[in-house]
Amino acid sequence: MILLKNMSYAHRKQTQLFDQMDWEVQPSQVIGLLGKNGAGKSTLLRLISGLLNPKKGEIQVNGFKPFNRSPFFLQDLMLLPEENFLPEKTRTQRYINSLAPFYPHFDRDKMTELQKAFDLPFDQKLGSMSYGQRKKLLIAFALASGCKTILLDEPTNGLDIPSKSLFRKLVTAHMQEDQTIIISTHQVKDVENLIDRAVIINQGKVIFDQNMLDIADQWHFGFSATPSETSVYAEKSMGGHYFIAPLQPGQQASQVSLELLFNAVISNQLYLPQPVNA
Ligand SMILES: Nc1ncnc2c1ncn2[C@@H]1O[C@H](COP(=O)(O)OP(=O)(O)OP(=O)(O)O)[C@@H](O)[C@H]1O
Repeated sequence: MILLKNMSYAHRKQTQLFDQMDWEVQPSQVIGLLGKNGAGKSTLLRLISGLLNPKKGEIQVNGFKPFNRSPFFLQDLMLLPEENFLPEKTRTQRYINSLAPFYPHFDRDKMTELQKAFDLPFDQKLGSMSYGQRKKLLIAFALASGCKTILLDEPTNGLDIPSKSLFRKLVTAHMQEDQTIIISTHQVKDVENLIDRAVIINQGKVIFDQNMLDIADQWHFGFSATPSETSVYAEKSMGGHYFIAPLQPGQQASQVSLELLFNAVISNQLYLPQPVNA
């Protein structure tokens, strides 16, 4: 479990980024972490990884204080940053062999399976692999690591269209029961059918944190020529309006549009009126 209590953080000489933030992440979920540019998604992942120390309040990850960087904590946490600097001359297998011993639950067979699934070269210098190939290698390593907490910062950036859908399939297929995966992303379509929970951070706080099934049980995401009378949020588009309205009793649940949800929450329009069957 990840727990943030009254957590405040500011980068040096910057204004407060997180202000007395509270957040609780239950295990065994895939979380989509959303927020505007500069909202602090990458910083939050670095705080949870123990690369940064909160100025006030506390962070606990599976009972550990991340900034203490205990080996027992580190062997169970994997952070895949948005940009990675890999040793250019090192070959794939050598790189895997040198990192794997730091992760006692690392599964070599799973790694090979994932390398094959992502169509990755097995014996190539990292420097001669494309950006997307390097990213897929690191995603494969994260999924094979067996770590309880996996933090992926913009994992689908730089992946081609087939690799994005493969990413979704492989996360679903290889995620273990005891794992928590947090995916920070702007590519909401890439994670719409993957995440269990949508979390939105804005102005230093978690302003939305809900299970995708609960969202689909409460709200209807639709498209119509004119905005629906009951809609709480609508966006004009070619030929009509995308809208969010309370799901009516007996109405079939719709596919959640994360983009619409995000825009509605950020513009403070999703809370009122409360849906009838909330
Ligand atoms: N090392 C740093 N030193 C000073 N300020 C920083 C540092 N890293 C990030 N910031 C600032 O902190 C804020 C949050 O940055 P962060 O990268 O965490 O946001 P983000 O939500 O991941 O953004 P994006 O969606 O654009 O990737 C920004 O205003 C950024 O300029």
